[in-house]
Amino acid sequence: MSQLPAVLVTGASTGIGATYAERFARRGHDLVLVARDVARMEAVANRLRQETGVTIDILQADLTQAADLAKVEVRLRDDARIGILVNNAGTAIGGTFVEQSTDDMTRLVALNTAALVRLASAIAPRLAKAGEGAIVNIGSVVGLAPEFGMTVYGATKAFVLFLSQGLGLELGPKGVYVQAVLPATTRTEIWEHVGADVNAMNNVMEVGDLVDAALVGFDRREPVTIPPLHDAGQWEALEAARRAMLGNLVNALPAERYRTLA
Ligand SMILES: NC(=O)C1=CN([C@@H]2O[C@H](COP(=O)(O)OP(=O)(O)OC[C@H]3O[C@@H](n4cnc5c(N)ncnc54)[C@H](OP(=O)(O)O)[C@@H]3O)[C@@H](O)[C@H]2O)C=CC1
Ligand SMILES: N[C@@H](C=O)C(=O)O
Repeated sequence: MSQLPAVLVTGASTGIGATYAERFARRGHDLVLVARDVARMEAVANRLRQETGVTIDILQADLTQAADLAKVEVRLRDDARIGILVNNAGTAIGGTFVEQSTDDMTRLVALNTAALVRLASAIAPRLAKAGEGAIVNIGSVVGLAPEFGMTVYGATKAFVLFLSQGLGLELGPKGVYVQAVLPATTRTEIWEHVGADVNAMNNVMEVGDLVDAALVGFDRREPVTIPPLHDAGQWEALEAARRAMLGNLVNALPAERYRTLA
């Protein structure tokens, strides 16, 4: 068993989650892999056990199902070896708002937002009590860009950013690091799920490059890591503008422009 904290990665059967699992295993962390497809997780785990010698457990769960989520929550609450949660599992759906079915949207919101909240809520009290640990939430640049045309998906990712920043403010002083990672287009199977051909797209990041960059941000304890954004000053300017507004957001009287003419 490793002396390093174990890492629970959701969505670890493929894509960004499987790559996080691999990178943390290579750093010597034991792992708990969570997803629906056990055979794929077994394949990831067998390879990593052989190559790195770390201990890897597999937890099958559909994170849109309350009973399955509860299993993962119990593990996060009770297993004191787990010190890092990577809230990565997520999906996207194709089509415009009026084309998407209400049920598909509901499942999307459940997986991309509610599951993250429940899992963070399961582990945060234990980490805060221990005064250490980390929660990594995978958002998306789409959460900053309604113009990209994925309205509900983007809204879930805006939620992930807000959740991460809020948790960072609450848990940071207690010794718990919270990171939001905002990838842009990355070569994974998610694009098949939205009916798009990633090979026909421009500016696609390879998944290994994405996770390696995210881990540079993790090691630096960055609250928000945006691997594809080359000019960090643009993010800093956006944050500075938002913070500058904070002191002006709460007032007893409506702004002059909303006062009715007598
Ligand atoms: N690839 C990209 O371009 C970008 C991705 N992202 C985000 O990165 C994260 C990972 O995506 P990516 O690796 O690309 O996607 P993939 O589709 O390649 O992988 C998604 C992972 O989530 C798991 N998963 C899906 N649905 C469920 C479910 N209901 N319950 C449990 N696990 C589930 C899948 O496993 P299984 O099917 O076995 O359950 C799989 O392991 C997502 O949050 C996504 O929004 C953000 C920006 C860009
Ligand atoms: N995963 C992508 C959308 O499907 C993205 O966030 O860019």
